[in-house]
Order: sequence, then structure tokens, then C-alpha cells
Amino acid sequence: MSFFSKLRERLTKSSSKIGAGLDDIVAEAAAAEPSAPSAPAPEPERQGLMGRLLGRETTPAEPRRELDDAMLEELEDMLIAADMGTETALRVTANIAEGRMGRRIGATELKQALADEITRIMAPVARPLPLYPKKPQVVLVVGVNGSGKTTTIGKLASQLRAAGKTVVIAACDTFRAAAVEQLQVWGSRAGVPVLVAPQGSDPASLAYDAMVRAEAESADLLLIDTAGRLQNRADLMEELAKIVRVIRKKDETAPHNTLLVLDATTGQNALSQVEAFRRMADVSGLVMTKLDGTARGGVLVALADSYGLPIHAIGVGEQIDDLDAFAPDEFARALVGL
Ligand SMILES: Nc1nc2c(ncn2[C@@H]2O[C@H](COP(=O)(O)OP(=O)(O)OP(=O)(O)O)[C@@H](O)[C@H]2O)c(=O)[nH]1
Repeated sequence: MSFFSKLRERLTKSSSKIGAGLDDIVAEAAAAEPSAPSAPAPEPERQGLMGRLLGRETTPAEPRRELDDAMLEELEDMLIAADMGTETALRVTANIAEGRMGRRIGATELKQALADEITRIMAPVARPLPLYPKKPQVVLVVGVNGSGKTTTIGKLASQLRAAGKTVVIAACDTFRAAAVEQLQVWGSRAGVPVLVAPQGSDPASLAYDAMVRAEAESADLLLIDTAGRLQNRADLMEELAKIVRVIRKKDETAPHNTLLVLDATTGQNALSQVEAFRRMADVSGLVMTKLDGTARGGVLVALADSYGLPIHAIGVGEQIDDLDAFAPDEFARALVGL
């Protein structure tokens, strides 16, 4: 299955929420004003003649509603409820209103206009993980527990391997034995070595060993998994800072990327995670996981609009190939249910 159809199929909760919301905004008000002239079906003469000749029905006219302040307010509320964030929802709505105020518009035009606005916001942040000639390119992966760091590292490692890169993974969340085991499973699926250390040992020392191994093997990339216990922020900050200090002893330009992995199902909470991790680490890009099966995909628009951090990839499932580059136009169309 192509990634786009996967995205469209799996973003159904978000898209049906927003799509149905847009349909309702137009249809309910249109139904409440029976005297309003309904718009003609597109090109009725041509369609009608061909339709009659071929025995086909003509497309019924789409309900339309005059775009006024009340409709804009409903639109705003719906976008806020879809996790797009208040500021982003206000701006998007204002842009949709421009040149359309007082006109009668249908749900399809509204969806298209919203998709265009979302694409415009998302296009500048859609950037795949940059690859550098530097060996090893060190990618530090941060995020709260359960956000999908381990899974993302596994998927990423598999893709990098498929692209002919040599990869080493360091399981630097040494606190959770289950996390280490899980990473080993992903490593073997991806065909990539995973360096581990005894439970509770110093993550920074494992990071150093991993740098030594990656350099010795002339690996293209070193992916470093880290702990994500945000509730213990001071410890976590110190742990991340120490990992960075130690890898810089081997390469003062490392880490070359700091990826923040966010779980889409947390909605607006993802924004406070960006704030928290930006205070702790020099976050260079985002991966948004679990876009499948959530009605909160709108949060990605809020993130792009608020922080402008590159979105390197999105996760739409638990399998190894369920991670792909972020395509704004496809995302926008899938999100609004077009
Ligand atoms: N549906 C879906 N599930 C995902 C996706 N990414 C990860 N998951 C699931 O989310 C759960 C947590 O993922 P992990 O990769 O273990 O998250 P983590 O951040 O490493 O968490 P810890 O190991 O606790 O530090 C697992 O059950 C994954 O299978 C995704 O894109 N879609």
C-alpha cells in the first residue's frame, strides 16, 4: 500500500471529525434557511444530457451557507476542538474568510480552503531528517516514555539500512529493562546492532562506548535512545546534558540531530512537551507518532504554526514500515477528509 493511502486510511478519526464538522457547519444552517436559493448543480446541461443518455443521475447540488461571523465562529470552535490550538484556529479562519465573506459556500470549497491553509502552514516544516557526510552522524532521540521513541528508532534504523547506511543503536534508557529489550527486538528486525548496558548503569558511559564502536566500525549513523521521565525533570536534564558532554569528547559537533518524538494522541499536551524538551535539549526536529487511530491529528498544525520546528517523519502504525516523510499536501487533504 502506498504511504498516502495508508495515511488517508489511518487518519480517519481526525479526518472524519474535521470533515464531518465542516459538513455540519454548512448543512445545519443551510437546512435551517429553507427560503435560501440552493446553488445549481455544476454544469447541469452537459451533465444532464450525458447523464440521461447513459442512465446516470446528476449530482445533487451541495448545500451552501453564507459565510458570516456566526459561521466563522463555528469554524473556529470546531478547529479548536480538533486540537489545532486557539491562535492557529483564529488565523486559519481569518485567512479562509478573506475574499469569501458574504458569499454562499459549500462544504467542499470550505474543505479545500482549509486544506490550502494547512498546507501553507505545514510546507515550511516538512523536511526529512538531514543526512550529513560526517561519520558517525549522531542522532539523539528524546521524548516522554511511551511517546514511541523505541519504535521510531527501529523504523528509522530499518529505513536507513534499506538506503544502504550502516547504523548503530545505543539503548541509553538503562533504567527500564523492558525498554532495552524492546529496542533489541527492533534492532534485530532492522538488522542493526544495539548496544546495551546493565540496568541502572550510567547512560553517558554507554553513549561513549557507542561512539567508540560507531567510529571503529565507520558507521554512518549512531541513534541514541534516551529516558523520558519528565516528572523527574532535573534528573533527566542532567542525564541528557551528561550524554551530550560525553559524546562531545569524541566529536565536539555531536549530536548532529536531536529528535523529539511526540505522541499525537496526547493532543495539546504535545505543545507543552516541546516547551519542556526545548529547555533541556537543543531539539532540531520532530517525529509525530500514532497519527493512526487518533482524532487529534490537528495538533500537528498547531505545532508547525507555533514552533516552526522541522517535522522529519510521522508514524501511522506499529509495523516497521509505518513511518514516512511528512508530506504537507497529502496530510492536509487527509486531515480535512478530502
Ligand atoms: N498505533 C501506533 N502505535 C505506535 C506508533 N508508534 C509507537 N507506537 C506504540 O506505542 C507504544 C509505545 O512505543 P515505544 O516505542 O515503546 O515508546 P517509548 O517512547 O520508547 O517508550 P518507553 O520504552 O516507555 O520509553 C508501543 O506499544 C508502540 O507499538 C504509531 O505510529 N502508531
